[in-house]
Amino acid sequence: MDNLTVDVAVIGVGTAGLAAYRAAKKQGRHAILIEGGPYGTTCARVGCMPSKLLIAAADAAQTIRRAPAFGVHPGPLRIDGRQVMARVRTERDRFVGFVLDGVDKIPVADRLRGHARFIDPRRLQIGDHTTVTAGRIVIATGSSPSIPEQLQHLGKHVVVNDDVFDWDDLPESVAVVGTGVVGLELGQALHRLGVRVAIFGRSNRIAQLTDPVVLESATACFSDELDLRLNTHIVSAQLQDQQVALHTRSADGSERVERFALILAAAGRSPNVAQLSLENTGLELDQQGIPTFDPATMQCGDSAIFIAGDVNLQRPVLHEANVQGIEAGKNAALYPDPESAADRVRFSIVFSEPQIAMIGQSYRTLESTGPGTFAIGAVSFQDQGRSRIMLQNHGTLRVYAEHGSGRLLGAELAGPRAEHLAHLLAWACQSKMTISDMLALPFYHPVVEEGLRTALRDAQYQLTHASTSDDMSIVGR
Ligand SMILES: Cc1cc2nc3c(=O)[nH]c(=O)nc-3n(C[C@H](O)[C@H](O)[C@H](O)COP(=O)(O)OP(=O)(O)OC[C@H]3O[C@@H](n4cnc5c(N)ncnc54)[C@H](O)[C@@H]3O)c2cc1C
Ligand SMILES: NC(=O)c1ccc[n+]([C@@H]2O[C@H](COP(=O)([O-])OP(=O)(O)OC[C@H]3O[C@@H](n4cnc5c(N)ncnc54)[C@H](O)[C@@H]3O)[C@@H](O)[C@H]2O)c1
Repeated sequence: MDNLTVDVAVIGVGTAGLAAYRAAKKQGRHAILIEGGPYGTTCARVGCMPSKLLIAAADAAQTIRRAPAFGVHPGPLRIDGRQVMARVRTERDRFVGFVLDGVDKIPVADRLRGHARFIDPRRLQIGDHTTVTAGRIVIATGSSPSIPEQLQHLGKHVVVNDDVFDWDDLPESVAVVGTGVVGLELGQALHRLGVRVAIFGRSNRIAQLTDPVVLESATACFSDELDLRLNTHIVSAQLQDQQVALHTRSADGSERVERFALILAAAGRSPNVAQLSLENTGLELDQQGIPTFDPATMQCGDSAIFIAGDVNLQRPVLHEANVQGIEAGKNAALYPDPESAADRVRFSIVFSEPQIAMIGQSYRTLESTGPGTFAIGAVSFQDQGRSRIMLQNHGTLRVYAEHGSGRLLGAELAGPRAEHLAHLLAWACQSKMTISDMLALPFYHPVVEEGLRTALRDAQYQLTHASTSDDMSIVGR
C-alpha cells in the first residue's frame, strides 16, 4: 500500500474537480486529483456537448420540414441515422479530446486513479493501492442517472443518456420516462430525427418550470408536436420478443400497453455519495446522504471537507460546477479561513424547441412569500414580430419584479431564442437592475428582445397600477 500526504485532495476529475484542483494550486497548495472512472467530464462525454450535437441534427431536420411554410420546397427528407450518430460521436470525441489534453498537462504525480472512500475525515483509501492523508478534501464526484425500479430488470433495453451517445444508429422507437430536462431535450431530438417517441411524465411538470402560465403554454407547444403523456404512471415493463411492452395508466384511469425498442430513463440523477463511506467523516448528512454545506463557501460544517458540482444537487448545471469548484478549491486552500462568495443568480436553459429558461427566483419561491410581494409582466410570443417572421412564435415569458423597489427578481419562459433572453435577464438580475433601468436600455428592431420589452412594460404597469401579484393577463407583441 502506498501512502501519500498532500495539502488538498480532490475527489472526481469532472468540471468541478478540475476547477477545484487548479484553484487550490493557484493558492500555492500541493493538490492532487483522484478519478475512479474515465477522464473527460460528464459535460463533454455524456452531457452538454453530445446532447447539443444530437439536437443540432434534429434542428436541421426540422428546418427542412418547416421550409414549405415559407414557400421553400427542399424535396423528401431522408435521415441517415448512422451518419447522424457518427457526427455526434466524432464531434463529442473532439470535445473530450480537449479535456484529455488538459488532464495530460497535469503532472502525473498529481493524478491518482481509483475509487476514493473516506477512512476518516482526513484520510482516503484509493482503490486497494494507496492511502492519502490530506489537510483538506474536496468532494466533486458528480451524479449518475437514476433508473426507476420498475425498469431495472430490462437489461440493455433500458438506456440512459450515457448510452444514447454511443449508438451507431438511431433506434426504431423509444419510450422516454421523465419530462425533465434530459427527457425533453433528448425525446424531442429523437422524435425530430424520425424515431417513434412517446414521452411519459408522472405529473404535469415539464423541465422544472414552476410558473403555471408558462407551463401551460409550454405544454401546449410540446403536445402539438410530441406524443407527450403527462400524469401517466408506468404500471410495468416486460421484455417481449426483443422489445419492451410498456404498460401505462393515465390520469383518467385508462391503460395502454405499447411496444418500444428501448426505454430511455430520464428520471433525474442521484449524487455520487453512496460509495464514499461518508459515515467515516462524522459530517452531518441530509436525507439523500449529502453532507450539509454552506453554499457561500462550499464548506461542510466547520470541517476541512468541501463539496462542489452536481454531487451537492444544488445547481446541477455546468457553469455552476465550474464556479463551485473554484470556490471549493480556493477555500480548501484557505482553510480554516474560507471566504464567502457573492450571491450568484440561478439560471438554467433547456435546449428544446421552444427553449425553456428559468432565471433568478422561481415563481414557486416567490409565490410562497405571499401575495402582493411581487408583480408579474408577461408576453406571449404568438404575435411577437420577429418570432412570427421566423415561424417560431410559440411560448410565453413572465418576469417577476419586487413591489416597492421595482427590482427584477426572476423570470420563467418558454419561447424562441430563450437562451439569449435568459442571459439578458440573468445579467440584469445579477446587477440588481429595476424594471425601469432595463426599459431605459436600447432595443433594436425587429428582434425577439422586443418581446422581453413588452413583458417589462407590462411589469412596470403592474408595479404602478396593480395591487395583487398574480394578474394572469398576457399581452401580445
Ligand atoms: C444529458 C445531459 C445534458 C446536459 N446538458 C447541459 C447543458 O446543456 N448545460 C449545462 O449547463 N449543464 C448540462 N448538463 C449538466 C452538466 O453536465 C453537469 O452539471 C456537470 O457536468 C457536472 O460536473 P461535475 O464536475 O459536478 O461532475 P462530473 O463531470 O460528473 O465529474 C464527477 C467525476 O467524479 C468521478 N467520481 C465519482 N465518484 C468517485 C469516487 N468515489 N472516487 C473517484 N472519482 C469519483 C466520476 O467518475 C466523474 O469523473 C447536462 C447533463 C446531462 C446528463
Ligand atoms: N440544458 C441543460 O442545462 C441540461 C440538460 C440536461 C440535463 N441537465 C441537468 O441534469 C439534471 C438531470 O436532468 P433530468 O432530466 O434527469 O432530471 P429532472 O429532475 O429535470 O427531471 C426528472 C424527471 O423524471 C421524473 N421522474 C422521477 N422519477 C420518476 C419515476 N420513477 N417514474 C417516472 N418519472 C420519474 C420527474 O418527475 C421529472 O419530470 C437537471 O437537473 C439539469 O440540471 C441540464
